[in-house]
Amino acid sequence: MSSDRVLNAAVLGATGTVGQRFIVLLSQNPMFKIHSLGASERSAGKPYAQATRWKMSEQMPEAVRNIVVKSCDPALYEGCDVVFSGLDASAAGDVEKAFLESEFAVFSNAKNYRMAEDVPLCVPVVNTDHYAVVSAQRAARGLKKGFMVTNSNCSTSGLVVPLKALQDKFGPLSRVIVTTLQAISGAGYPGVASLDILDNIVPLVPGEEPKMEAEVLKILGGVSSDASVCSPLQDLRVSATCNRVPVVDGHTECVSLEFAGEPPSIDAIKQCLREYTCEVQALGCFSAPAQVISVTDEEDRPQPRLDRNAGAGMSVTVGRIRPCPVFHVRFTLLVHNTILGAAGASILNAEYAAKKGYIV
Ligand SMILES: NC(=O)C1=CN([C@@H]2O[C@H](COP(=O)(O)OP(=O)(O)OC[C@H]3O[C@@H](n4cnc5c(N)ncnc54)[C@H](OP(=O)(O)O)[C@@H]3O)[C@@H](O)[C@H]2O)C=CC1
Ligand SMILES: N[C@@H](CC(=O)OP(=O)(O)O)C(=O)O
Repeated sequence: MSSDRVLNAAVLGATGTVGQRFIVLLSQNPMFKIHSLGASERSAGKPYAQATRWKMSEQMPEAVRNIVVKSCDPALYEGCDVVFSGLDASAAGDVEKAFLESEFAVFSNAKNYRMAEDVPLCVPVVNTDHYAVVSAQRAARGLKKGFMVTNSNCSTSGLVVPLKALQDKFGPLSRVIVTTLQAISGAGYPGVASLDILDNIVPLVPGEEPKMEAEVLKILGGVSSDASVCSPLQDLRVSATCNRVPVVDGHTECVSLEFAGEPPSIDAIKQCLREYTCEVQALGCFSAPAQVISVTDEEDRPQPRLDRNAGAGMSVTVGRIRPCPVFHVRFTLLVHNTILGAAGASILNAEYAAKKGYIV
């Protein structure tokens, strides 16, 4: 049964980069009321405004300034319907498990449980069908109403959107090579030292490449016939090279891909991307973008400064779509790393879960 009541939301990691984005987005969202904020012992006990180095260009919402930040003990979160986690991965493993075992609906941005086979790794404009494993997750873990859904890595979230559209329309893909140009906000706060990133490019985002290569296969795969686990694709090969660039927000990705079968024309690819729609749009979810993929024909786009806020940060912009002399097609995409790549996707995952009756 769908829930249209306003849901009390907790944000864990509320003081961080993703946590701040959650607060901006939740404060504009009629489905949620910010109920509780959690962070480390460094912040616990302080009013939010005092605990946080606010880095968003939007003003800190008045309603959160005086909320006293709590430590991340589930016993302190009574009355919360959903728990959004923007926790550092070093804390997320234990904390998210504790909230799940305390029967909360947990929407995580951290990497810790993304590859667990009974946990949906859900980019909500791509694979809401993976929610089918939630019943099995509850059964396997002895839960009545708690469950966990994770977001992908921020670079993965942009890549899988056009890949999903193309796979659905033209059949399986066989090989993908992606090179990322990732914004510094992806590294959290204070992130990369200014002396490392100004006037520079760092050809390493630690741990990123294997995560992207594995997550794409899980997201573009399906679920087992008994809906007990997610079943990653077996036949797609993905090679990722990840770089940090001096951009504040917005990850750019240069993609070359090969179809398993006969490749479609460039015009057919453009049309397919433009026409792509998904379930969260059909359900009328508040945060669903009107246009999932914004295809640009301008020859020098997408650019982070100009295009990262397409669809309020929930659309992926794809441009420079052209033949690839090695594979079949190549293009450049842009994703807002803290909106569709993090907090925005988590919130849309929760909107979907509420509409589909998972939040009880
Ligand atoms: N930034 C991005 O674009 C993306 C980030 N992610 C993931 O989201 C998560 C948050 O990232 P980001 O916001 O960038 O990171 P930040 O470093 O900016 O924020 C980390 C948050 O975790 C809290 N925290 C740290 N240690 C503990 C602890 N021991 N117990 C409780 N809370 C703790 C911090 O609280 P305090 O202030 O009190 O120290 C802070 O609120 C990470 O797992 C990251 O990998 C995923 C996709 C994209
Ligand atoms: N590593 C990403 C952001 C991130 O934290 O990803 P993950 O949650 O997969 O570690 C970036 O720096 O842009």
